[in-house]
Amino acid sequence: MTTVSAPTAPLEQRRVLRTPIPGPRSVALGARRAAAVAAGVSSTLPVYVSRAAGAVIEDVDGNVLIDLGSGIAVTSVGASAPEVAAAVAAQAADFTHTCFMISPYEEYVAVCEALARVTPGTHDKRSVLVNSGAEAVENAVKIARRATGRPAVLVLDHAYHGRTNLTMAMTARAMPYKTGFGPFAGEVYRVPASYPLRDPAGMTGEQAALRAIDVAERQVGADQVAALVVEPVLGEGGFVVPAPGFLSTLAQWAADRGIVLVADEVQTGFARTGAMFALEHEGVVPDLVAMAKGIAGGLPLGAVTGRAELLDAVHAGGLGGTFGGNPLACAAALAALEIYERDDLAAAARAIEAMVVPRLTALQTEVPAVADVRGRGAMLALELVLPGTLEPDKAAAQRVAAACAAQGVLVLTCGTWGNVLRLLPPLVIGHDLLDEALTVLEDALRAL
Ligand SMILES: Cc1ncc(COP(=O)(O)O)c(CNCCCC(=O)O)c1O
Repeated sequence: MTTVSAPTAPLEQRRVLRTPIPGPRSVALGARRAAAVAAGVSSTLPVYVSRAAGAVIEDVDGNVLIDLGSGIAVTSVGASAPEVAAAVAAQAADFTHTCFMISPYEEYVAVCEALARVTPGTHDKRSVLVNSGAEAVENAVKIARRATGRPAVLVLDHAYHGRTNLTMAMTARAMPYKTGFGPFAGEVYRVPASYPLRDPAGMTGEQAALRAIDVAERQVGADQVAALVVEPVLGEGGFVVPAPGFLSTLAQWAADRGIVLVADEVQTGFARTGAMFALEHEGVVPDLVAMAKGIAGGLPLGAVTGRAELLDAVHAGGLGGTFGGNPLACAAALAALEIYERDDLAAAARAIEAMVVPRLTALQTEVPAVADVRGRGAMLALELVLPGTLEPDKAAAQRVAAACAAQGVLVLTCGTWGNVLRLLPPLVIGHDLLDEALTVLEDALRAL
């Protein structure tokens, strides 16, 4: 007998708490997980999802949580955006996979055309599509090395670039990302970042850049460097906005030395920071842009877009992979890109910043543990320290995130020391819902 399930009511954009968090069904799933899923895969919330839409997540116990994480800056257009879901369903009905390297398809080409249009710069561009952010960063480095014939890669302190061998080498934080997984790829060199809260008082962005350049020139030699890879806002490293002039000074030095400037916009890209790409805030045009996360409304897609002469320096067959630019992900990306532009989600990100930053800055005067409120657009953060010091307080960040989760608000942490609370709401979040979530966060911070 076929059972026709009753149509489920649309998921309303409101917080609902029916059980303690996690509820009994999530707890039971946790027990199953322990017997089947590798212990190395961690989850922030011990809550199992049944549905998600817009800025809320419904768990298997019927609780509806406000999502200030967007699956780590992915569902910027909203979870299960209707246009994305419809595009994926239609594409799946046509074909789910052929491998672009075997039998190509228009959707891949259309995504590359769109990326050429929306990424910074008016120069002739080419793209390659892959499956993740780490794969995009790996390919950006491959392209830069092939185009320049040089081996060295410069990365910033506090950087995060992925979990593959090369991107682990590029990532700064040892635990949990690197410990025990070496040896790592060679020819990766780290230079100081601009971290205004922790840099010497009064250090300008230009001075911070000259500090980094000095290390690069002394320890590597500019003529050995293929690429300088920068996150315009440090992501996993703590949502650190560099001092004005830091990135533009580095970019000018790279251009003068024939070094490929790679913007890792995996977390900052696609309207997240209030511009389509975060380097736009710095007035800098990168040579290559590595992208993923928000590109396809939740479908796995990564991309490298940049100067045609760089990408086309790679010999035929030098770029690719079985699933790169999967048609479902491409259909999702075309739908998501239309939403970004149709609904001006960069402006939505700026409106979120305008609403959130004054509230959290005001709170800073009440809560001495909040050392810094920072970020751009809807990529915002609070750094927590032991009051009266700059000593990172990871435990405080964990307490606040746990208190928010218990109240049905999902807040993520990050930072080299794990002491940074980060806000990454979907850019489509309603301001009433965001206001409700902020109130929960403020109460948790006041209780520190
Ligand atoms: C700037 C920047 N570059 C690259 C990446 C890597 O992107 P992938 O799609 O996770 O490979 C990221 C992914 N950041 C979240 C990682 C979460 C975790 O794995 O614990 C990023 O932020």
